[in-house]
Amino acid sequence: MPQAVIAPSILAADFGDLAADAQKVIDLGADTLHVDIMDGHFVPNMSIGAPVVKSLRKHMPKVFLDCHLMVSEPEKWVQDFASAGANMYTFHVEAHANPAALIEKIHAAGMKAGVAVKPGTPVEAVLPFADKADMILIMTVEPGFGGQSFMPSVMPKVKTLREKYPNLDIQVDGGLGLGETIETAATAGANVIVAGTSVFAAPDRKAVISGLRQVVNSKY
Ligand SMILES: O=C(CO)[C@H](O)[C@H](O)COP(=O)(O)O
Ligand SMILES: [Fe+2]
Repeated sequence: MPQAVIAPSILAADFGDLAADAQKVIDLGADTLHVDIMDGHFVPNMSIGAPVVKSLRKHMPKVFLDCHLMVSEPEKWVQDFASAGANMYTFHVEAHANPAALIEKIHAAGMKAGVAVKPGTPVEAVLPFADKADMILIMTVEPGFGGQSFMPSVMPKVKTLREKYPNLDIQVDGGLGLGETIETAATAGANVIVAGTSVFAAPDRKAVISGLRQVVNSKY
């Protein structure tokens, strides 16, 4: 299993002071930033778009920006996000008829490509793309909102992927923090850990980031 990647979700950051709050978690040991994009259509909520990524990029030239597109027309925004400075563009398999072609388009635009699945979508929907994409995201909550409860019921999807692809980056997103949730996700084989509320709301963010990393890295 690849090494841990700890990706705080800026959905839980202070949007009024975003670059500074995001920089803090990087300084405290986070590897990347997870940027949640919601269009109010694929999910029943709206968040931010490419202009915010562009501004963040200006403030943090070197930080890896992992963008999670919860949008109905993911092919529409590839160039905007590439131009804005996104490093990874993760789209939902439920939102596109030809994921392989979209992965190629994302790569051609100079970004890494991720493919996400909602909790109700079987893992078979992403298996054909696991060797083309740079990462598979198994959602551990219904996409659309931060601060929800982790769903252990999706762990068999993580296990199946890890058994078939020992070196794949497998991301989990939603409701993760220290304790039972990270233990369960890491045991199943997840190595890229998104954590919004548990990091940004913690009195000791550094301890949460290093604790998550330690649990993942103890599994291999
Ligand atoms: O994609 C998401 C929601 O759709 C977020 O990344 C996720 O919810 C992270 O937030 P938290 O750790 O607070 O659950
Ligand atoms: Fe996300």
